[in-house]
Amino acid sequence: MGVGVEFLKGHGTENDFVVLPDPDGLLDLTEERVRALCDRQRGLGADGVLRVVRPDFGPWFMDYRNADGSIAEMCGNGVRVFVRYLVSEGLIPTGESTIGTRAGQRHVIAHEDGTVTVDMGPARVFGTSSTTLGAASFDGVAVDVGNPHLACVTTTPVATLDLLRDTPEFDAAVFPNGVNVEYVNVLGDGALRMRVHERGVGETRSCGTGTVAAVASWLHGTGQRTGKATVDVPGGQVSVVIEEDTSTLTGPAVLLARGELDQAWWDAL
Ligand SMILES: N[C@H](CCC[C@H](N)C(=O)O)C(=O)O
Repeated sequence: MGVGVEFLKGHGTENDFVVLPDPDGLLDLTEERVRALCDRQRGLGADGVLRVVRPDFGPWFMDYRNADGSIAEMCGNGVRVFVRYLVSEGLIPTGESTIGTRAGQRHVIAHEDGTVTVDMGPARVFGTSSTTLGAASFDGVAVDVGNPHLACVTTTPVATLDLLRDTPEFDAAVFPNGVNVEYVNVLGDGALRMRVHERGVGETRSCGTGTVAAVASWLHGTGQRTGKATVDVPGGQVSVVIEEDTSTLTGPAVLLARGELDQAWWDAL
């Protein structure tokens, strides 16, 4: 590459990210630079940024940032793109490996077909709560997937929700650090449809941790502790398995471009 800042663009079920290789941790990734990178007019456009860091000890680390510049503990779709990048660079092998996140280390499997399976850790149901969206209200299940979720199973067809006009209201006593809100329809046994309003982003076409929360909420409502489901999101489909002490997410990961940010543009931020 030249003298600019190297980047890649990728997505997991159309939840899209700017990937910033930064093995030695030299990039000063400020909130303003994250917001500029994610801006779909003045920047590259993305739901978030994945900075790729090689710690002194431990596996490659995913420094995830939301489009508003905020930091989140975990990003399920982001991990799949992060793994796809590391495999494409020969930094981890196809097959099984481990990566680091703010929510802890995660075991991953990079499959030959381009999909990635991520051990997402436990999907911990920690209560119930409700949310309003415009004039409508929804009851949901609070789920910790490393980051906070309110997953609302509803008979209201999720396609009818206006997530551009309306922003979900939530109980700050239950979610003091904000929350990702999922709206979930049950299509059949083991088949869900979901839309999501993400903390720090807004509506996205998919949310990996959100699909885990959606399946956990569905199982909670049917009195089951374990199970599996496919989840249709606007950006595609993923598969989720909820076990007693962990959960797994499997889905596609695409790297579509590689380039260089103009150094003067970067320095001016
Ligand atoms: N907005 C989320 C982080 C990104 C999660 C999502 N993109 C995923 O794939 O899990 C939060 O603030 O907790």
